[in-house]
Order: sequence, then C-alpha cells, then structure tokens
Amino acid sequence: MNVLEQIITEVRADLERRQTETPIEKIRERAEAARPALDGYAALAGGGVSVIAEVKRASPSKGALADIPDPAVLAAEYAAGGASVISVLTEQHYFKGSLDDLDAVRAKVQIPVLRKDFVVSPYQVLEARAHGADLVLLIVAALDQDTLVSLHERIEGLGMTALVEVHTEYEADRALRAGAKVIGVNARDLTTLDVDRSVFERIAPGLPRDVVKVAESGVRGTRDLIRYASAGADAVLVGEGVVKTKSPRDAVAELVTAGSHPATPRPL
Ligand SMILES: O=P(O)(O)OC[C@@H](O)[C@@H](O)c1c[nH]c2ccccc12
Repeated sequence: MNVLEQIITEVRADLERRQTETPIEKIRERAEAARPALDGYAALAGGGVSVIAEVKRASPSKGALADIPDPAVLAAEYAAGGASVISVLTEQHYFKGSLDDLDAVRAKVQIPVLRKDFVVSPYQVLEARAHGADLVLLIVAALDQDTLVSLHERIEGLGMTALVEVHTEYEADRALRAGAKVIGVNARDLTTLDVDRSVFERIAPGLPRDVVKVAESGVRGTRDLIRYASAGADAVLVGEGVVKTKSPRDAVAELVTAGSHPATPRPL
C-alpha cells in the first residue's frame, strides 16, 4: 500500500466509527441548520494571488510541525495577515487534526474555511457543512470518477465550493469532467510524498481561464509564490511555510503582498 492508500484505510475506519455514533440523518439536520456557506470561489478569484493558510500540526512526510494549542488563535493571525481562506486539516492520525479544530476556527474568523481531509463519502461532506465549512477538498487520486462526480455535486448542492486536487494531466482532465471550478495542483505526490514544483507549471497552462488555479504545497516563501504566480496561480495553499514561523501573521502578510498586483500607475 502507498501512503495515500494507508491514510484512506484509516480514514474509512474512523468514518465507520463516527457513522455508528451519529446517524447520517442527524448530521444532515445539523448541515441544514448551519449558517449558509460563504463563497469560496469568489474569495479565491479576486485580484492578485490569494493565500490559503493552513492549520497543520503534522504531516506524514515531516512528522510533527507545530503544536498549535489553539487553532482559533492561529487562524485569527492568518486572517489578520490577509489570508483569503483558512484550511483546516481534520484528519487525526497523520495530520493530528479534528473536527473540533474546524469548529474552533469557524467560530473565530469571518472568511471562508476549507475542510481539508480525505473525503470519500457523502457523510463527510455533510459533516463539513454541519461544522461550518465553506469549501471541501476532493482528491482525485483517492476517488473513482463516479464518486468524484457525485461528491462534487453534493458539495455544490450544499452551497459549498469544491477544491479539486490533482497531480497529473490525466487527473486534471478528470477534475474538469466532474465540473470542477476550483482546481488545486498539488506539487506533492501523495503516493510517494515527493514535492516537485514544476508539476504546477506543467498542468496549470492547460486549464480553462475561468477555473481558479491553486498551487498546493512547497511554498516556503515569496520566491515560491512568485514562481507559481508566473505560471498562472490564482492562489497558493501554504501549510508548513506559515505554521512554523514566529509570526504567522507576518508570514502570511508577506506572501499576500508579494502576490498582490503591482499598483496601477496613477494618471497625472
Ligand atoms: O505544508 P505545505 O508544503 O505548504 O503543503 C500544504 C498543503 O498543500 C498540504 O498540506 C496538502 C495538499 N494536499 C493535501 C491533501 C491532504 C493533506 C494535506 C495536503
């Protein structure tokens, strides 16, 4: 089994436990009672390169990254630094996240929040909405085409935005066929965990204009952001590069500034 398959195996076991504890009807009720989702597409499509800042305690490639005793405090720092969206990892074994983290962040910030997990079932989509998510990650490599299409429909049907993650041209084609309007190109291969930033440069130019293009992984500073921006990125998703800094707010602000359009010259 590769890393992605290992993670998915545990995610399915966790999911089964939650499903026996809380029936889907209950989660559906909570999803319907939640405040309507914010517009994730609009948040990312705005001028310049938007920054999605991630609450990430650990990863399978790096192990522990940051303690993050209070994810709400970190998310507020990101928002103050100018992040457009906050990404919250909710996978518990490899990333040390939880739905409690999602709740805490949701209660704190006014900007859209992404549920970052290995979503394989409609139950997880309803859960995301019930916990206030505005965007949900779908990883093409983890899903067959029919499941991808149906999960994508459910996300959009609940008023949320799907961030559809790809790593190859073939996966990008599958994402487009599923109707993806926001596509994340992950520089990290989830089966080997290797990072290759040129993957974005290969795939992004082939995507339609109106698709929001998100460069995921490998942004360590403004140089990486500028490289992704010149290859057509509308947004970057940053985890390690912002969780590990002394001031996450300043780190995000620096990226936001580097990604903003050069000021239009004033007419004399
Ligand atoms: O920490 P980085 O290199 O900035 O990466 C962030 C993000 O792209 C990464 O966390 C990620 C991208 N796709 C995922 C899917 C599942 C879990 C995590 C991810």
